[in-house]
Amino acid sequence: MPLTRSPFPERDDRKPVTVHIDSVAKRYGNQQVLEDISFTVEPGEIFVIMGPSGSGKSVLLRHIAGLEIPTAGKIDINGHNPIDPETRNRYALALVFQSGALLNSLSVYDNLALYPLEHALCSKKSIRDRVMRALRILSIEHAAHKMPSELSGGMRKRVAIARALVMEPQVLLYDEPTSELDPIMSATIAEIIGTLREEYAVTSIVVSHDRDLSLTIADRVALLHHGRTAIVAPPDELRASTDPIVTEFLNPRIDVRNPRFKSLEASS
Ligand SMILES: Nc1ncnc2c1ncn2[C@@H]1O[C@H](COP(=O)(O)OP(=O)(O)OP(=O)(O)O)[C@@H](O)[C@H]1O
Repeated sequence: MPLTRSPFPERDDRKPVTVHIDSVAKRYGNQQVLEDISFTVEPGEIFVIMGPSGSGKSVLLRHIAGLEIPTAGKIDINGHNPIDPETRNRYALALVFQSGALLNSLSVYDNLALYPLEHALCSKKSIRDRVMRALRILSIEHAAHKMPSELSGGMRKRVAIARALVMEPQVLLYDEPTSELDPIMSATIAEIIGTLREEYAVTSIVVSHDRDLSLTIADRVALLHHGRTAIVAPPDELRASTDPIVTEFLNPRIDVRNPRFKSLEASS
């Protein structure tokens, strides 16, 4: 995919962003969903949160995005609380939703321009430049005037990432970026995530149960198991681990989307 060197030259002086998760716990009613989660995501890192269905991945991501308050512990982004809208604005923290979350009544272009226009983030010309730049980076300029209903699943994901890029993010949070995509489109999305990190030093946190994708793109992985971190390590360490939780999770015969996390063998 051809790319220009920097889509946001005016942000080249921006500070690297570190995300600290410190002893975070979350309880909904009687259900303890997260327990004692701690790790640090380094600037420019691609950090993947993996785990079986129901292990708490999306809940953790929502906390990092500042959409939820932990029951205990804290999260900070360069020392600032993500709950504070000022933090989210300062680092243009962007969450790429699993569904794409596009407004069906607006064209792709208008979906991308909506937030910066509504919040008068910059001039109309500058917004147009940002939108066109983001579309170009994702190689989807040709779709600018299409409606979301006309897009394939892979295109919707790209539009969702482009919409986040319009905000010139320093932290990008992806919730299942390759769910429901075929292997070729998944590889394209993986390449895009890697390119954004390589070229623009975005700190990326990716929630995924796609083991192949995760181990390919991640600098480090946190494997969640029943709301706790079973391991935080680079992919090679994960593969070499003898911890039964890790080996079972990496076993290709295990269906990690099954909430009961049963092996295919046992359930067939
Ligand atoms: N707002 C909420 N209120 C109550 N319980 C919730 C809420 N959000 C999530 N949960 C529960 O928290 C647990 C973890 O959910 P979460 O969506 O984080 O799992 P996940 O690991 O992302 O799973 P999946 O891979 O299936 O998306 C689940 O049991 C879910 O029902």
